[in-house]
Amino acid sequence: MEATTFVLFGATGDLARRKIYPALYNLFLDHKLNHSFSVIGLGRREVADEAFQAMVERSIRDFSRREVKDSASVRSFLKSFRYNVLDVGHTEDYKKLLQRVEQQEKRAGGSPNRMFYLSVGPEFFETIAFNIKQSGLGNAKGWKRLVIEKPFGHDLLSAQELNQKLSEAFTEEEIYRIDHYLGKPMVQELDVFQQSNPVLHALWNNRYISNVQITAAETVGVEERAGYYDHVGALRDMFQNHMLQLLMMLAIRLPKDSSPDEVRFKKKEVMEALESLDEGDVQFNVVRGQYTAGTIQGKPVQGYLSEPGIPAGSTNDTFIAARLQIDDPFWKDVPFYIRTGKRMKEKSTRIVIEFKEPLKQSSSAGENDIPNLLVFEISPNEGLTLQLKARDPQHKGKFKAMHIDFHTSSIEVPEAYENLIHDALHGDPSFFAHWNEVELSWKWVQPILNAFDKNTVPLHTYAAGSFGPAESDQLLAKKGHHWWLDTAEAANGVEEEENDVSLPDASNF
Ligand SMILES: NC(=O)C1=CN([C@@H]2O[C@H](COP(=O)(O)OP(=O)(O)OC[C@H]3O[C@@H](n4cnc5c(N)ncnc54)[C@H](OP(=O)(O)O)[C@@H]3O)[C@@H](O)[C@H]2O)C=CC1
Ligand SMILES: O=C1O[C@H](COP(=O)(O)O)[C@@H](O)[C@H](O)[C@H]1O
Repeated sequence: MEATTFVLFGATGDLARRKIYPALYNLFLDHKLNHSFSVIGLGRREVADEAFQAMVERSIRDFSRREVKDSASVRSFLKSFRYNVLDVGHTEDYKKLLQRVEQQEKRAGGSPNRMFYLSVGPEFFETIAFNIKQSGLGNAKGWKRLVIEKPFGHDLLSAQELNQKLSEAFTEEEIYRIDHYLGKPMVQELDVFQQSNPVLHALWNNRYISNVQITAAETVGVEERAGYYDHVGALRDMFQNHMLQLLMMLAIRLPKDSSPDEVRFKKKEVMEALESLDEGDVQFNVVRGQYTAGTIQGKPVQGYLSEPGIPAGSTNDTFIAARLQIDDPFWKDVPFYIRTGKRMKEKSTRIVIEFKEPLKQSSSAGENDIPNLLVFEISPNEGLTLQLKARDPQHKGKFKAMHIDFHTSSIEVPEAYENLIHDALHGDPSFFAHWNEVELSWKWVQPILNAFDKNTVPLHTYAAGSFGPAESDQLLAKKGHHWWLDTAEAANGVEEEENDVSLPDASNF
């Protein structure tokens, strides 16, 4: 990587402290940052360079996945950090910033590059992009890139307007839209599993797959984000971006060693093939929910309407489940079920692929209760499980689930932001959301937003600590399907005594 100045808007904020500094620190430890890499943190508060470095140090001590032990390497890491006051609306602050960046670049020599990372509220994105251009900060000797956080728009129209404004200062190739789910290591493996493994490759279609289930369940509630969350809900906060990205990553069929352009092209094709919903059909394909009081991990928790900052009678969605269909030769007639919600029974993001029963017509009653599943555990644990239906030698005529498992330990796994910052620094956009995908996602979601606004879709309640409203189970039951792995028994197979075949490492798979 060439000399780069990492210009961080929102350097004193929550995301920078919890995610960005720890990610940079781990990249530094892994020798993935050039010795001429430097950071200029920005915010309205007056902060001296030393105080800023102390803040970064606290952040890595509190949030790095690796224990921070070696003080010499911490000092060496912190040397690259400087701070400048900047209010996004003050044009003179950008001029001062330009001077500071140029000083830094002079020290680094060569043709330095500039990466502008916007870790600030989305209301500032346009103003910052405009001022970067106006001030001359956009005239880097090397490359320039813009990394932006979600949310990208509030609906289709606002996303299109935002994109138009950003494109006046940066080309599409220079814009890196973060979707942190794309940085999760298991998500980055999905295409590789499918491309490089002849077994999976052969099975990856509607001949063998019955349905796909994508779940992102959270145990947390709205926390301190009522002001933000009550305006977005689960549909905008998780579904339009993270969940549809997971669907794209699972459904794309890529040739081996595809270029970033091919990846993006194929993802766009998936979104284009997604059958659109008419506003009137939303109620038959989408379940919206809101949590009421309940118990999570033995502790009582309050309902959404009692959370601080939530207006009385809010109809905001804290849970969404939907059935989607991809109309292409590989996925036609394979339902993709997606659900995501707050205050659910467990924290878990996973994709479950249920295979068809080849001998269904000759099955005896009850036999079908043990499905053949492939499960991608994405977070918080990383792993892969193949559940196979096998004969139970102890109970003649019965079947049991046999599991082939692979799991990694979280300390070995790079955090999503490490992967994404590394890729942005190296100019690899494969795991960033291209505008085409973002626009097509909003287009797909827009009829649901309209239906919610008009209240034509019932708002179902679900008790905190459950897996969402009963209507979400009915959504699958209509087609004879069932959410798998909702209970410990299901996760362990139908029988308690399962056969586990644990694999020592992924290369054996
Ligand atoms: N926190 C998270 O986990 C996640 C956040 N995001 C997104 O990341 C972005 C940042 O979120 P987060 O860190 O939580 O937000 P915070 O509110 O914690 O931080 C906001 C940052 O913006 C700066 N800021 C605010 N107003 C101005 C201004 N007028 N001029 C210059 N700087 C300003 C603040 O510094 P100062 O007060 O010194 O000006 C602060 O550093 C948002 O877009 C959010 O949606 C996305 C995913 C997860
Ligand atoms: O983007 C968001 O993601 C988090 C969930 O992320 P995860 O990596 O913990 O699965 C969610 O809590 C938050 O509401 C949303 O804005």
